[in-house]
Amino acid sequence: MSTETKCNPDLVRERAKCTFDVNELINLFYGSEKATKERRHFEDAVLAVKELKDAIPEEYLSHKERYENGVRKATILRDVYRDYKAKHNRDPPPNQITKAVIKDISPFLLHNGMFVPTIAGQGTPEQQAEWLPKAESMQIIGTYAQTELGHGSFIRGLETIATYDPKTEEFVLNNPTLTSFKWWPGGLGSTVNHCVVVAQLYINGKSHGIHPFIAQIRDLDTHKPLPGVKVGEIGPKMGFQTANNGFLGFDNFRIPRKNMLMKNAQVLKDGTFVKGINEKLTYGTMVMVRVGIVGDCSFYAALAATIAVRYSAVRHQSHIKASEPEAQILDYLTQQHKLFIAVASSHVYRNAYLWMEKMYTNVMKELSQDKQDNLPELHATACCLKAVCSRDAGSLVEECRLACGGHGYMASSNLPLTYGVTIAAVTYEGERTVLLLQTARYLMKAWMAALKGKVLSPSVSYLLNSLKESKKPWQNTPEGIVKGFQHVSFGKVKAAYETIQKYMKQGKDYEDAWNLASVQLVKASEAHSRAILCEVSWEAVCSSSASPNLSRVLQQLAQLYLTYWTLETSGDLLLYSNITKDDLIILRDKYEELLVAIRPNAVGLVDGFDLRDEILNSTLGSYDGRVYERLMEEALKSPLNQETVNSSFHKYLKPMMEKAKL
Ligand SMILES: CC/C=C\C/C=C\C/C=C\C/C=C\C/C=C\C/C=C/C(=O)SCCNC(=O)CCNC(=O)[C@H](O)C(C)(C)COP(=O)(O)OP(=O)(O)OC[C@H]1O[C@@H](n2cnc3c(N)ncnc32)[C@H](O)[C@@H]1OP(=O)(O)O
Ligand SMILES: Cc1cc2nc3c(=O)[nH]c(=O)nc-3n(C[C@H](O)[C@H](O)[C@H](O)COP(=O)(O)OP(=O)(O)OC[C@H]3O[C@@H](n4cnc5c(N)ncnc54)[C@H](O)[C@@H]3O)c2cc1C
Repeated sequence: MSTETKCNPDLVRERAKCTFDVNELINLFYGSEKATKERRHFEDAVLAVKELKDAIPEEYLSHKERYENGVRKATILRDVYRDYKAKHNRDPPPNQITKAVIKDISPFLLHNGMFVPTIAGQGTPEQQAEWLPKAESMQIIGTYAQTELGHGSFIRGLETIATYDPKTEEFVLNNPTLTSFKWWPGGLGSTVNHCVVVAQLYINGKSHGIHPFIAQIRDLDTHKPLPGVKVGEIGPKMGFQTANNGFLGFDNFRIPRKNMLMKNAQVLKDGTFVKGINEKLTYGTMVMVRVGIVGDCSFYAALAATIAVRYSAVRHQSHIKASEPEAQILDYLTQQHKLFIAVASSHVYRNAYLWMEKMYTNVMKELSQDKQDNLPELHATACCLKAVCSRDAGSLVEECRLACGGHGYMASSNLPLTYGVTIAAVTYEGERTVLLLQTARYLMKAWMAALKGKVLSPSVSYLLNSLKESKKPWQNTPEGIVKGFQHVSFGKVKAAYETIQKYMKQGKDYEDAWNLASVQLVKASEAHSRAILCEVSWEAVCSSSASPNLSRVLQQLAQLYLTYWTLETSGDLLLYSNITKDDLIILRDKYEELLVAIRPNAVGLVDGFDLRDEILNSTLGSYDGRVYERLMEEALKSPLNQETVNSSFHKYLKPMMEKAKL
């Protein structure tokens, strides 16, 4: 980090006000002092590589140049990872330094994030032994090719076909229609030579559902598409410009039998199909990534909050009191209302991610012992938390951007790109509504079990408690609010269930009744997610090992989250809990008190995310607060400022002006 001496004086004053030890917060957020040291050490190593620095901002490059620069940097970054591993005999610590290097999304994201994990998770030990060493060492580069032009959400409807030919012991891959073309996979456009292709398996004319296959699609030497492969890039998007998303179609393309990932289902040489213990295990990589996305949401909320809070401490505009100098915009309560929820939410998502990661690890361990009982809970929880955290994080990033006024609209603030990247997570890895409806299926089953007095899984056991406690008075405490959100979820689950029953009594079948109740079902899932986020995050701060000074501030943040959402969803609470109008007025006042209490620590709290200037990549958010200098320095990098008079003056403007004189 930069030294205090060069800092903007407002930021120096802000840091002096901080009531807790920022380093303690950093160590707590990232796990330990050792984890912080190792992460920073690795980040230093990456940033020391001169070739990773960009000569001009990415925005001035063409689509093609941006991609090529992305690949160039991704390969150098990969070397740094390899060298670290060789030297330390372990992978680098979790870090976000890719953001400092690639800025947008790495063309290798899908290789590391889904191709390798799918081989590890869906391959037999022999298949892992064949492909993992090559993939991990980047001798082959791959992606996860599932979505098609015609189908993304409903994957049982995928149209890519893998027909088994027992004579040659091969699968024949085909994309018979335009809508069957793979569309979206990252890296597919021009980067990868392999992919996991998810396709409908046919044996002797019989369909056996979707399965993952490994296909080599480009020649390893020439990188030309192999015969029978049509592949390309899908073009510019809202973000993800360097992710190199692509399309792919096969025409009678043959792969050996051993290329079907067979940890779950298998196809024997003679074409016998052997079912796996649970066909949904084929969807395993998606579950893992959904868990990871909750962690990503914490990062993006932290990044946007750091930029907007630091900028708001530096920016002065208007007066609170006419007799006083222009105020720091951070002193306006409305600004605090916009920003502090992003700071608080980042902590909430982080705690939810750690909680989900534990659940994921436990279920994976159980699955390795053929125990599947907790898989439905994992799937349902990963679906709804991914859906709710990504949508909220997108909104928070946008709010932070708007809170920076005009300068937030500048690409150099890094807030527009951050929004484009964050909001993509609402769609990828399962569209929000579709995932919330998956959770709703689980909630309906849980509700039916609750009605029968059965024991429920931990994440939904509150449904039983709420059934018993519905008469208890509201309590204006964090624990009381958590219970309140559980009551809302309980009320919405019950109402959605009763709506389905109502339609069925009117003669509708279950599917139509489900569709007619689906707005309520989605809202029930959202309420369930909010109840989990509130409970998990409050428990995490209460059980944290933080010092009293830090603990006080972390509790304020967690309470801010609880109170913010109580006020945002007061209608639901009035409908489904015993909260009163007077309680809401008390909580409104409490919320405003929390904003005021957090205000002196705002800069310390975002410093506690420990995001380097290179990761923030923002004229508005750097540690030293040289906002105006940086805005001007970045503007001067515009190619239009490299010449005093642009040729368009002579070509178009002057002739127009002269014509106008005639
Ligand atoms: C610990 C982790 C740590 C770190 C993680 C590391 C990295 C992550 C971080 C970074 C991310 C890397 C890359 C991301 C960036 C961009 C890449 C984007 C990639 C993609 O988008 S890939 C494509 C993703 N596509 C989807 O998500 C498709 C969504 N659709 C579906 O998943 C299914 O179609 C759907 C909606 C679940 C329905 O499936 P289906 O029709 O087959 O089922 P039903 O609705 O009939 O339900 C039947 C039954 O099955 C249960 N079930 C469904 N899915 C699962 C599952 N995954 N696991 C377990 N069970 C499942 C369902 O609940 C039903 O049960 P029931 O009958 O009710 O008992
Ligand atoms: C940036 C980005 C990167 C991606 N990377 C990859 C990748 O690497 N590999 C890959 O395979 N895919 C990738 N995808 C694809 C992504 O997984 C899909 O776009 C996503 O799963 C949504 O599917 P869809 O596009 O078919 O949306 P649709 O399902 O067509 O959604 C459109 C609308 O229909 C609604 N809808 C659909 N079904 C239902 C239903 N059953 N009930 C109620 N409403 C419904 C949705 O709620 C939504 O409002 C990526 C997408 C993006 C945006």
